[in-house]
Amino acid sequence: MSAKPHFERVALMGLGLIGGSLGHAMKRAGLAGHVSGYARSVETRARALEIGFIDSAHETAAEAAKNADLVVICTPVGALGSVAAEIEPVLKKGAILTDVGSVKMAVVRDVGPHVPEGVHFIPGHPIAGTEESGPDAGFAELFDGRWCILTPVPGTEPQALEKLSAFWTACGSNVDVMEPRHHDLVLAIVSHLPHIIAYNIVGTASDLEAVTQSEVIKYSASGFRDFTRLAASDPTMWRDVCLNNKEPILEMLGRFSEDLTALQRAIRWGDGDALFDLFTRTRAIRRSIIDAGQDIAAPNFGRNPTHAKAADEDDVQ
Ligand SMILES: NC(=O)C1=CN([C@@H]2O[C@H](COP(=O)(O)OP(=O)(O)OC[C@H]3O[C@@H](n4cnc5c(N)ncnc54)[C@H](O)[C@@H]3O)[C@@H](O)[C@H]2O)C=CC1
Ligand SMILES: O=C(O)C(=O)Cc1ccc(O)cc1
Repeated sequence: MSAKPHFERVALMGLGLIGGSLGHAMKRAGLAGHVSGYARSVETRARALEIGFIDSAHETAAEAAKNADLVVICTPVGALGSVAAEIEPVLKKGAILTDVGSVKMAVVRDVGPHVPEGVHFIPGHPIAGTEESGPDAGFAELFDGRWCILTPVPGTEPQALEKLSAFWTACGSNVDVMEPRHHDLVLAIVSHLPHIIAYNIVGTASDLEAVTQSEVIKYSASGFRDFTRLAASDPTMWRDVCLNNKEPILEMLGRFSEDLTALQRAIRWGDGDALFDLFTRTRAIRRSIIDAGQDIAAPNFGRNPTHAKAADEDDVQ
């Protein structure tokens, strides 16, 4: 177990659910002397200061990143490269530059070219989140007991990796290290596909002519309701995930639709054994998740207990 790290100055680029939760978690554990924050809209900057998860708010990414020992880019994946380009000239030698994006190969591609000599670039991804967004959505406990995956690039200094790992541990996470390409394949099936399926099923239900919108809402059993939670996730974020993890997502969608065709066939031909076997196999997966202590998708999880409010208007593209 490594010692609790301390950074004199941490810069958060993007002050939404993840940036906000990191700010809260850092304050809870006393990990930073000063937390500076950057967001595009004046409303978001003011709200982050008011809530208190940052100490100073800045109009430009470069101002916020100046003199920082740790810079965490917490914007949608499609904006990571432009933020990195903007802060490149001010990044301090010896600083750690990381991100929280849901896709990692694209981060290596887009941020990598903007990393100055002497800056430690280590992409990261907390596997923790909710369908909420904006500065009011963040909360200190978000990362507690959840995994954070770090995907270091070749040549990463072990001390820098150790320090960032200790940072996430102090924020409540368990840390794993993985190759960026493998990360993208694993996340395509466990996170990206479930969101895409949810967007699709809710879209299908809302298009049904024989069933009105009000009936969909009125009779939504918990199965459908669970899909609507995922399908309420931030559109900008998920557009960027789909555009930036195209190949692994298409690979998993291909497998998914083959399996769906087999399921369709079993229903058509009344193959009860095939249906029973599949449903038994999948039930065992659910039980392993519970046994591994990873079942935190309880109805209340994912809601900031104190600041449940609408999404950040700044996010609409
Ligand atoms: N929401 C979730 O459950 C999780 C999200 N992530 C990743 O974390 C990152 C941030 O997601 P959230 O905090 O949920 O989003 P959010 O929408 O709550 O916050 C995003 C922040 O980035 C800013 N931003 C948006 N576009 C920008 C641009 N073009 N230039 C500069 N700033 C911009 C927004 O103003 C906002 O402050 C994303 O890369 C996402 O893939 C990772 C784990 C979980
Ligand atoms: O809200 C949920 O159930 C999630 O799955 C949250 C989530 C969204 C995106 C990520 O990259 C990681 C976690």
